[in-house]
Amino acid sequence: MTRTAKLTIIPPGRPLSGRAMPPGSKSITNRALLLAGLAKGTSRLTGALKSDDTRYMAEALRAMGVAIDEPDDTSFVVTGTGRLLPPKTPLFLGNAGTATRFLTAAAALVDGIVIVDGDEHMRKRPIGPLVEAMRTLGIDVTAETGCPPVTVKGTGRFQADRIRIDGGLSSQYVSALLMMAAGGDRPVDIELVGEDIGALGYIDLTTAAMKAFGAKVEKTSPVTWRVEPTGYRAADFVVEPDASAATYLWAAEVLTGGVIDLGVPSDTFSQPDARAYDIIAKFPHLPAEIDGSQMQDAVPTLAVLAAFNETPVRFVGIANLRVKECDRIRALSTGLNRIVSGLAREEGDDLIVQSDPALVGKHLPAEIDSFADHRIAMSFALAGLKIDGITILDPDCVGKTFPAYWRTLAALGVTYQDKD
Ligand SMILES: O=C(O)C1=C[C@@H](OP(=O)(O)O)[C@@H](O)[C@H](O)C1
Ligand SMILES: C=C(OP(=O)(O)O)C(=O)O
Repeated sequence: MTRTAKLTIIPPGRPLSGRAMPPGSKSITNRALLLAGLAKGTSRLTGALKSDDTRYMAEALRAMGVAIDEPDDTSFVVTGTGRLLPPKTPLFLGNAGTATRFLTAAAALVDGIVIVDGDEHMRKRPIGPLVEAMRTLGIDVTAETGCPPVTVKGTGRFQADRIRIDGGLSSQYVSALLMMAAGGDRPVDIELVGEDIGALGYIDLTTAAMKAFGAKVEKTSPVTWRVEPTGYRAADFVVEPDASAATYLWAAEVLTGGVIDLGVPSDTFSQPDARAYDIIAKFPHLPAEIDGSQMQDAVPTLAVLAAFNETPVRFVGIANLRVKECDRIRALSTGLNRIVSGLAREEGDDLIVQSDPALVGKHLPAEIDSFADHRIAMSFALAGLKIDGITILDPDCVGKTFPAYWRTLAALGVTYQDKD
């Protein structure tokens, strides 16, 4: 399929109202797929996300002997044997951080060699701390550049019972080790070290999913978890809607003064990004400082919204946005300054959005580079709801987590001009 080169958003000029459902959660779908794949028996996942990131996870599991049927657009029926097999070729995981980190650790449970690889963006995303932590358990794992590709020579056995991991760059390392540990041969303690970990809420998502698939994991201190070697049990599992995807719809609602029914109350999400709801609800009086550390994927949404706020907003606690799908701090400052020079600036790893409510209704032609990053494309589309002339480059990159994004906005009344 050919990719659309550009999409120009026509400001709707009226409130966006109606029903618009976010898709299933990427984070939860990829956890559930892996855990179901590690379990013996058949698991049914419903409400799941079908997108690039979950397709990479499902394909990788299939390559390791897991049977996965897809009876409809939101379900996976996963049948595992309780053991992943060595794949015949390297696992290619695109730019899916969850799939890459989770499968790197899970590869230690395979009896044989697994090579975990991704696209040119993933090959720049650090995985060294995870590799080092796995080595302390005696696992034979190498990543020459500190980024994928990673080679794991697994046995399913560990030679130690304690891992110390710095989750400062990515909480996914910790989640990956937790999920791996239940498939090992002894109880393992996993302890966080170093600076503050981003988005502790993702660890809670991990332990909740592990428990749903029969694992025994207990928090033994504020920074330590003990995981018993129970393996996983097949389960029927309902995936909740994606909170990060919901942030675009919440922001579209406040920006245009509409009423969008997401079909799910904001306080029922278990994902960290749902915290953004209360902040978005304050628009156009967003706080002067927003700490993005516990809702990182919502920062692009909040930063574009901040451009229309009544007063400037400083985003702090967002250093690891520099190692996401792209350097998101740079992508946000670049895109905002493309709209109006001086609209944003970087100070170290903080992002300051200058804010200008007078942007509304202006004609400011700007081509926004998505940097192949779904969240940059989706958040700058919000600017296009209020400013005439916003063009998103590589709009198809939304397929990573929200393939129906443009259609979802269209169903609310947004129109586009394709400019191939
Ligand atoms: O565990 C998860 O599902 C995720 C954790 C976060 O990444 P990091 O832990 O790399 O910050 C988040 O940005 C990502 O989209 C999903
Ligand atoms: C950071 C993200 O994804 P991942 O790390 O899973 O690639 C994201 O979806 O915003």
